Amino acid sequence: MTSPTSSASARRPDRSAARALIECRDVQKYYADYHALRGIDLTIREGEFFSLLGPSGCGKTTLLRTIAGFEDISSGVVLIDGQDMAGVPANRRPTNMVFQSYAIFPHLTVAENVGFGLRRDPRPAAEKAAAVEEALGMVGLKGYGNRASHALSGGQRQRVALARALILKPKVLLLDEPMSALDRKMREQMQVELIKLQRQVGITFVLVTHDQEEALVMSDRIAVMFEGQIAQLDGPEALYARPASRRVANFIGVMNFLPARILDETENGVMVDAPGLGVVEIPSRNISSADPGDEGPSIGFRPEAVSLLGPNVAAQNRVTGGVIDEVVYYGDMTYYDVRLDGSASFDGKSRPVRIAMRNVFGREVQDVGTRTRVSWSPGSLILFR
Ligand SMILES: Nc1ncnc2c1ncn2[C@@H]1O[C@H](COP(=O)(O)OP(=O)(O)OP(=O)(O)O)[C@@H](O)[C@H]1O
Repeated sequence: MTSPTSSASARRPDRSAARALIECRDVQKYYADYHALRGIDLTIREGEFFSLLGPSGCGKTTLLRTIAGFEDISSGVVLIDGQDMAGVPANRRPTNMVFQSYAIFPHLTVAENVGFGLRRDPRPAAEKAAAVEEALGMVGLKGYGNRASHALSGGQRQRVALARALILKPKVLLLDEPMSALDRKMREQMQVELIKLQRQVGITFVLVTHDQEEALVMSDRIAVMFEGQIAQLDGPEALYARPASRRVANFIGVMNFLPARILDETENGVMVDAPGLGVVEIPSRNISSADPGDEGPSIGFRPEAVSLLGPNVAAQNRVTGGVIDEVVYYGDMTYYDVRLDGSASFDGKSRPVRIAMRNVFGREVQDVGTRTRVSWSPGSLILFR
């Protein structure tokens, strides 16, 4: 398992100056008295691969459907390409949606499915057939036009659904969990293909997913949603490295948390005391907010931000001793739960921390009960206060 954000930034074009294509301003949505969207403010830029990420029921599909025009909003404004969408029906919006369930017609051929949206297009049949072939080429189904749709695999069906949406050349493609019915291998393959396709066609993609890895892999920016609100809107690296709250940190990957005592404000940040780590200065950029209900401030760090140090390796960073409590071997990685020395210093409760180590040839996996050294850098710690 690689860190899902590794080296992804280099591939991502900078769209911070691109113009706003979708703008939601204080969007509220009630289903009877259920408050499904609670003041959504966001801007999606032209050409962006944007994801709405959150647990089941957080309102991400509702938000996507309000952009598509399948759902009216209770108050607020949705603008697409500068135009207020109030009262504009779905079929008059410059958007097209690809659904989780593919929704292709089994009794039509692949080409008939893809060309379905062109049925009222006045162009001559030969031109429309060429457009169908072009759309099939985009999704890797060149030459599949005459196949029967019912005989396609799940991945192929999803490609047909994509081609059918793309042939209408929408400004925005809305994707509602389009890969959730595929198996893991197929899903990973489709993710890579979708990224390539999006770059090729340059259309703005808005993806709904509850899968944090999928969002990190694919998106330029991600809005993390909880209970009808956006908790954080950022690029994948920023979301992973500097989650705005403990809740976001817990939703995106694994994070260790230790209780912390704030000792002092300094010029560059805050001095804190954390069990097992001792006194450490947290730089201002690594300070996030606690969630309501958190029991006081805490220090968080990712399992790969700390490492086990071999006995003969000189330390570059700060070093703490500890004892290995649990070992989980994954082939490419090993997870160690380590009880840091002094980890029970606050309240007598010992809290093992999880450390992820890449397995390299020639380095043995350590046993439970082994004393070890743990290397960490203050720059990798986040204070939630
Ligand atoms: N038509 C509806 N009538 C009443 N309540 C609805 C309706 N559609 C959605 N809801 C409720 O609104 C909330 C948000 O639903 P939504 O489908 O947007 O969530 P989601 O984040 O997309 O979740 P999931 O991943 O499970 O689809 C849920 O509590 C859901 O039960």
